[in-house]
Amino acid sequence: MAVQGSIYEGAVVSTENQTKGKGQRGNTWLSAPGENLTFSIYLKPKFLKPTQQFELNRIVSLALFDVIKSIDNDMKAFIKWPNDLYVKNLKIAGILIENNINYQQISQSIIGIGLNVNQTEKLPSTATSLKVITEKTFALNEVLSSIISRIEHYYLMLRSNDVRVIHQLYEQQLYKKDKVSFFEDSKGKFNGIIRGTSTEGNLHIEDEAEYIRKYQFKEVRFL
Ligand SMILES: O=C(O)CCCC[C@@H]1SC[C@@H]2NC(=O)N[C@@H]21
Repeated sequence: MAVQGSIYEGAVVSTENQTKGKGQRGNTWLSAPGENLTFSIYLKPKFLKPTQQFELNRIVSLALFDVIKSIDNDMKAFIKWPNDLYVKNLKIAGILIENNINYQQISQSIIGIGLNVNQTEKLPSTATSLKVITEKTFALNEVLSSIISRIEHYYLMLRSNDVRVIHQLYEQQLYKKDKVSFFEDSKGKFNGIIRGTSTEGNLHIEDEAEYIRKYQFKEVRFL
């Protein structure tokens, strides 16, 4: 999606009541009115090539991870490749990034984020919220500004080409890394161990034959 007209880099659009939320893989994103964060950030990361698109997923995941951990350092939070934040085995946040590519540069990026904050009822069985975990209620605007300031922090690192550090931090927080898990790809179900991600953001899973399978977004899913 291309943004027309004048909009400044770093602009944030947030709503307390999102009625037609879009999720990954064509899903909808449902959020209880007034209880959660649903917002988008507009960036112009022209310093990134199309092959570097996943750097944006990395920095936004890290920013959300940091904010969740800053609320309670004992929380078992993880970054689930490619676009989710989990606490234990439940999803707490999702990221949807839409980029516009021009002349081999990412000219515009809209980073959509949904974070479950104060919702305690009618959450899907696979989801959780900050309030469910901590039994505390949060001021949405405070959580929002913490996230934005962490995204800014990592975005500036990315702009200074500090990608090695970003990759290391990302790999450290990867959900189920080095643990046997169950997956499904186009050929069927299999056991494997996540070993990490490539620079382009492909997921590397070691299968039972000790072969490293490499997947792009949507080519594999956790079972
Ligand atoms: O996990 C997912 O499926 C991604 C969810 C992304 C939801 C956010 S909420 C703000 C922005 N606007 C949308 O319609 N979707 C994203």
